Amino acid sequence: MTTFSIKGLHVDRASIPVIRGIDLQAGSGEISVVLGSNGAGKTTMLESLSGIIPAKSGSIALDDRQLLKLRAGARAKAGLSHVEQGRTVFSEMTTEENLKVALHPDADLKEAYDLFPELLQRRDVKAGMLSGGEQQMVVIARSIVNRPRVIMIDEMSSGLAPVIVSRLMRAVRQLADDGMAVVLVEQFAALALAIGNRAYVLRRGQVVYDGGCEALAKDPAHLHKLYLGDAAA
Ligand SMILES: Nc1ncnc2c1ncn2[C@@H]1O[C@H](COP(=O)(O)OP(=O)(O)OP(=O)(O)O)[C@@H](O)[C@H]1O
Repeated sequence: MTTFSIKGLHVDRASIPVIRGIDLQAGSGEISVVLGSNGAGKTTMLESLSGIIPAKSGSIALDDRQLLKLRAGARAKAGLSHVEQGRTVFSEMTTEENLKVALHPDADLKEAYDLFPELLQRRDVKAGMLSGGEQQMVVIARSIVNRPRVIMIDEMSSGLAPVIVSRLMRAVRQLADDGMAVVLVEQFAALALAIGNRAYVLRRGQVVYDGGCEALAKDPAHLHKLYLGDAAA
């Protein structure tokens, strides 16, 4: 069992406070869905958790281990994986070469292909020739080859057709069911809430909702108000 636990996280960008005291948790087998309007701070939060940008203060713990002071590489070694926005594949390399880029010598690709069997048929195709959905599959599959304990996924659905988004959501659910702790930043709120366990809504760098996904999914008016904040009052 893994518990990824964030407490009192503060992050500045260009000396401006962007994340202002966030608490968040994800455990093995759980998807913690993070929602919020543009600029709420979702990407900044993930980047500070994986160590791409520094956090100003707070606690980032993987079980009993404190990660705050570790560099990005050490956090990855400790079991954190971050699927960044933008679906970055190596276009001139095949699907399989893309999957092997980060592979440890003792790891194999079985889990990657089990998660997305559709990639098996595309293994020798250059990644630049794949569809947007297939490229997203490659990026997610590449992030699990070294068996992370926590996977953080940023806006995987951006620009994809709803049928592909549903397919990706099923795969993310499978990762959690296989024991990973998942932090899922999403714009497609309804689809994410349908597969998630805990939900967090961020507004201006703070958590304005922390509760079950099911309750929020059943109350779209509440969700709307949480997004808009004072403007909806
Ligand atoms: N490199 C940067 N330098 C300075 N400020 C930044 C930088 N990146 C983001 N910001 C600011 O930080 C705030 C949060 O941005 P962030 O991208 O984390 O939000 P988000 O919730 O992920 O939004 P979106 O859904 O649009 O991606 C915004 O006000 C943004 O302008």
